[in-house]
Amino acid sequence: MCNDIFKVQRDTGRQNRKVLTLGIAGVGKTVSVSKFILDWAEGKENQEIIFIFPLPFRQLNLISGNRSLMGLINKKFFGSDKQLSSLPKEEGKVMFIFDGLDECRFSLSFKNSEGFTDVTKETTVDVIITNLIEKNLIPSALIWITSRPAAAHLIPRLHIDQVTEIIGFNDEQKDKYFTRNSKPDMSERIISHIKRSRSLHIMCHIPVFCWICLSVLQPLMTRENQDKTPTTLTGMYIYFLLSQKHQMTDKYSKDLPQSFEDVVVKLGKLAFKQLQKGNLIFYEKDLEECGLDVRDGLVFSGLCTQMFQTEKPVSGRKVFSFVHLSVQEFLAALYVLFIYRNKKTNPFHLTLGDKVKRYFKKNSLVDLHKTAVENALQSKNGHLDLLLRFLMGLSLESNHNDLKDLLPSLKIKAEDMGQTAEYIKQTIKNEESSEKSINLFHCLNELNDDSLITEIQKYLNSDSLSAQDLSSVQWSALVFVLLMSEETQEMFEMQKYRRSDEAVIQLLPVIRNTRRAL
Ligand SMILES: Nc1ncnc2c1ncn2[C@@H]1O[C@H](COP(=O)(O)OP(=O)(O)OP(=O)(O)O)[C@@H](O)[C@H]1O
Repeated sequence: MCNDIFKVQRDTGRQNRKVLTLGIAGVGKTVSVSKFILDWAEGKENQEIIFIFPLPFRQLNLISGNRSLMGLINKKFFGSDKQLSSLPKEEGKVMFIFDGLDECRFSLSFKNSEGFTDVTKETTVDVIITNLIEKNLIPSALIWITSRPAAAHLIPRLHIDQVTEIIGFNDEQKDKYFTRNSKPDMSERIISHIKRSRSLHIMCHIPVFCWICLSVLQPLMTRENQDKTPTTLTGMYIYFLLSQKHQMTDKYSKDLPQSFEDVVVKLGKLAFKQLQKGNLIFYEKDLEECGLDVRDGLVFSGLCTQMFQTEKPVSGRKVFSFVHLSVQEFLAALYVLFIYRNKKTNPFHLTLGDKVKRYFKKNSLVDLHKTAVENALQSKNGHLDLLLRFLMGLSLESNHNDLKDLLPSLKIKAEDMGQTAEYIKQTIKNEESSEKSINLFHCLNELNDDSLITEIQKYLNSDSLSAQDLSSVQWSALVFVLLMSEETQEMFEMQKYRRSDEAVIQLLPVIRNTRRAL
């Protein structure tokens, strides 16, 4: 429970002062922060705290020029008639919550931090934040930072008392989500549909993905013919976009300022360009560069939401982001395919280094896939992994009809995916990182190529796994199979598979992903 992370621990008598909470995109970090504040404000929890100041990085990014800590607090939280002149000095009475470290667009320099201690003296925002975290400014304050894992390294561990992680919904909570948010007979149908597709069911531990499933499946389940109900990740996102298209056409039936396809391609360009730079939030100028007019209602109807509500603005600058990172990744993949098909260009070539470019001079689909794989493997934090999976799914012939509904002018051509699948298998053989290999297995899954998986499953079914010497590809396949297994998610008994030090190392991703490891 997030409500307990700053309480005195009964067994040790210790109390955390600075906590870093990690969690992947959409898993519920911001919701947890809001719930913590709500419970406190309603007098239910953590009543020893007198002030909680939520300062999301998304808003801190917008502050330019110098401020004092008191000036910042007064401007953001108090009216001009009621200014705070000082803060309580006793331990644990003041709390700062910095949500979304991964969105921080200024540098946090802990090494050069100069020991800034004056709460009324003006300085830059990064100096205020680093000195709060280092406890030079208000040493008695509680500090809670949330972040996606990729940005966790921005704060040295010596400044953190405890690291916690939000792991999302368990199976019961997934069911509860659908039961709460739809009518009883509908929720049962949705739940049983999702359970039939393992990868969808696993993805549903991310609350925001449950929301996408609900918005796609609810209307589809009311139709008589449910043959076309999506069962793959890519299928779910195609239908998510199609449902946006239908809503838009209903809303702007007569005077559609531009076609849905136009908007999707422009949003795709924005998604792709910014994803490559690792940006998840954008400003007006970023949108304009891709030909998007910020006053155009089309842009905001679901896909790209205006995130920064200016109730009490720190600055009036508008900030935009996709409703979820996975939507950005899907649109980016759609853009890559569209540009390749219609403009005969490989969008990755624009950013690839010359060395890699030389290898991929031809302009065939398999070359597009190869460059996408190369790019994804080169990324340290895996920011192109999902794009790659979507690109594989979108290239499949079985998705062509739905894609035509989405982008009518997209040039479609049936092509053999065998070469791509072979290339991916070869790449898995040489890949050292287990995360990257697992993603490549997901790509094979999207391509409906399960040869490596079938091979490892044969060993598992015949109980001869412990007698085999596994190659690196087979280890990766085993990890993938175990990660996709529902049973393993709840409890993982390693000795069932292997008892060795090597197994502990190889199977670490599975151990990390289970609720109980024996
Ligand atoms: N416990 C929950 N119950 C129901 N829905 C939830 C829950 N947690 C999250 N959600 C849904 O998921 C969405 C994303 O959650 P949230 O913004 O908290 O994620 P996040 O971890 O902060 O993601 P990001 O890293 O992308 O900012 C919410 O808007 C909400 O719709």
